[in-house]
Amino acid sequence: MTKISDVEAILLGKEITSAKWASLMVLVRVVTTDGRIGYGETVTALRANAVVDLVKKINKVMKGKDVFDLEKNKMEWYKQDFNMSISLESTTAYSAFDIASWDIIGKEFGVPIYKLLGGKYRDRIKLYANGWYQNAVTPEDFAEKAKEVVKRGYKALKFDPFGSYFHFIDKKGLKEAEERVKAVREAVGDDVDILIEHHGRFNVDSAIEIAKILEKYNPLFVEEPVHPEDVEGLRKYRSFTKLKIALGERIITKTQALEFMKEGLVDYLQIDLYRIGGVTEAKKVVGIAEAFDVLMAFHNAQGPILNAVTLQLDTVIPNFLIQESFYEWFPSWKRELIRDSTPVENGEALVPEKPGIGVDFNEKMIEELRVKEEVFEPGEPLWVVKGTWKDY
Ligand SMILES: O=C(O)C(=O)C[C@H](O)[C@H](O)CO
Ligand SMILES: [Mg+2]
Repeated sequence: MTKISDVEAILLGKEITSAKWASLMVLVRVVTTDGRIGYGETVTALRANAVVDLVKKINKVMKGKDVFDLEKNKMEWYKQDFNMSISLESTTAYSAFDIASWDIIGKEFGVPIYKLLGGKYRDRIKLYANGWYQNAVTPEDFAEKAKEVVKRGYKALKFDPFGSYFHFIDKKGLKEAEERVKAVREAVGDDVDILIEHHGRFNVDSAIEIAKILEKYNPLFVEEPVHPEDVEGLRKYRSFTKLKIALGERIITKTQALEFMKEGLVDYLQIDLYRIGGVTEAKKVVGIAEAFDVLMAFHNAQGPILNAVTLQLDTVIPNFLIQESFYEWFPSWKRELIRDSTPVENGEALVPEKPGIGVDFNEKMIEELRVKEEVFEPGEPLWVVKGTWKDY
């Protein structure tokens, strides 16, 4: 029996100037009494220390349990934690534990977990690039960086053109945003998809004003156009525009996902395995989405373990649209951690084939990168135009 002996959150970090937002990584290592090891990963900036604290509690609850008992273990955490269904920190900590459990289970059978989840539906996984527009300010900056992305072979790229506008956007902000979108559209041409990230920052009136300018640029989707909890606003937005709506990175339960789909408020669902409850819960949400003809576009903005396990699910599911990827814009140490075994080729990824989540983890790097606590401030969020956000 693969009995759990230890669940540990390990903060890895390296001070980086270029992509401070990615300077941290929270690894979760699960070890069984007979020495099997599995890796999960969880949030980086904004909540890392709180999540690390919850992983310590998961360790107490899961000691002695069987790593194969995925449903029973999740229900036990749901019972013990009492707040799992309303706590991002709790679901995030648990998601990493579930992913590490699947890593051990796959290794136990000597197969990558996609073979346990339904096999290959597709060989190549279409990606869209994110993280590429760091430090871009002017429309020319955005256009130049967008051209570099296309030169790498990507056929889709996402960006947030709204600077530091929050809740409201005025005529000046709309003009600046449109100039960036226009510059990118002209730089990449009509055969490359542009995806417009709003980061859930706007009230619905502002979101509708933005939709009016975006329609002519034919984005593949608009992401989180209104505040995540603003369902009334989303209904109003939905009735106003034909733009395809993508959301879900902040959804933490399948019930929340169902509510959006029941009302037809989402076209592309972006749940993240590190928030929804790991592989086990994500696969259930994929099934619900399939019943509503909703396509999946998993959020994937953290590190190499999450990237690898998300690719496992991408290769399996029938209702797949596209996969977010920061992989080529991670700090290089994050790629080295998995010996760069999920390379991007021409804007596509292949599912990693090693047993478990599919990658060969470079354990020697753990001690070199281990940090005591979240020491690096996330700094200015990646998604704002440089210098327009107060870095507290
Ligand atoms: O990748 C996305 O869609 C994001 O919205 C990235 C977020 O900014 C990031 O996950 C915040 O930590
Ligand atoms: Mg987003």
